[in-house]
Amino acid sequence: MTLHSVLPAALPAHLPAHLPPHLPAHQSAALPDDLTDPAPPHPADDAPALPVLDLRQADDPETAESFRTALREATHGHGFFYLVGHGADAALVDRVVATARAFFALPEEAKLAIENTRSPHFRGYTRVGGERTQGKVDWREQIDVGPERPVLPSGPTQPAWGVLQGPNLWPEELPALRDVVDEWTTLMGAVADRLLREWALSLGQAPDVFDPAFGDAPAWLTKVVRYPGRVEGGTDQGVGWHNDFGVLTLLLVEPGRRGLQVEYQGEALDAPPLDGALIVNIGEMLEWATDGYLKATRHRVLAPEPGTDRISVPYFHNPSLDAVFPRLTLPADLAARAPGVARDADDEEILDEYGYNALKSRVRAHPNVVEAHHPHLAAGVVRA
Ligand SMILES: O=C(O)CCC(=O)C(=O)O
Ligand SMILES: [Fe+2]
Repeated sequence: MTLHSVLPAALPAHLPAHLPPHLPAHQSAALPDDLTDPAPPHPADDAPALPVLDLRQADDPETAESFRTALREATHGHGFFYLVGHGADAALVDRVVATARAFFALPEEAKLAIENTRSPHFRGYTRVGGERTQGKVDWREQIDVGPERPVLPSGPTQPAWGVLQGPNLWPEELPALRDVVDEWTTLMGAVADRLLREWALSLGQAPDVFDPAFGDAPAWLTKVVRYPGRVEGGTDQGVGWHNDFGVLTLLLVEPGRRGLQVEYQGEALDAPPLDGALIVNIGEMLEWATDGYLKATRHRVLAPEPGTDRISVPYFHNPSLDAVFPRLTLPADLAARAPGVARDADDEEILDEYGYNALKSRVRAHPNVVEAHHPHLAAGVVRA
């Protein structure tokens, strides 16, 4: 069992009216006999470029099997999809976005009082310009929140990833932020657990095959992010091309705010927010588990137009820091379509022990925290 075991019973009342009651045929296609990948769908001009899945179909015995096939194919093909029917209602989404905006509107001193340079655990506020992807500055500010567990002892016999565990930093001026992030995180954890069971079944595994990797100490991460508008002559990198380093990501994007792009067959596909939908993508641990059958797809966010901004809240569903993620034995027809594990977006190896995989990404992204607290990691993370 993981910490998140209960899905909310209520279904959202705010689903977009234009979504079809059933998945389009291409999303529930059975595996072709000759084991080659099906031709990618050619969406109509106004159709989303990524598949749209409805989690309620997993509850209905009539549609559960086709839901699982669609889930597996979406994340073998694109590695990204839209998810509706997830149970987060519109009022909660509005509250998350409004509270995020209230946080970023606090005076600079209030935000800097919880700057991540005050946390050896990579928690707290990152100012604009404080983060890097592929060595270049990202044009975004954010607060990073993770599970609150006791600080681990450090020392030569302790694994280096122990530094990721510790308390969060919350703004005193806005207690509502903690409440809404907690509520959102609990809900997203339950949705992610549910999806992982469906993935496991779709890959010919027992539904609980991933549970031991999460145990009773999953190292989830919730980020509340604001991308300010571009400035004249400035970067257009909201966040640069990267893979997510965990298991899977559930992303809430403020309605109407574009900018996310997803790499697909060598091109950058736009992935604008879809009303009522979360954007889901898999992380490097699922690519590892499936020998590349499921893909941790590269993505980036372009900085918004000058004078505008964009809020997003990615929830990263991650196993416990000491988990060595399982390498699944896939059914032969799927194994035949598994190309092997790629290198990450910085051309480094993906590591199977989750804590090291997470630490290497955190160290690359937050050189200011490394300089302040972990100078010995500046040359890179060495696995014990
Ligand atoms: O803000 C977004 O839309 C995506 C952010 C993202 O990819 C990340 O933080 O890993
Ligand atoms: Fe990401």
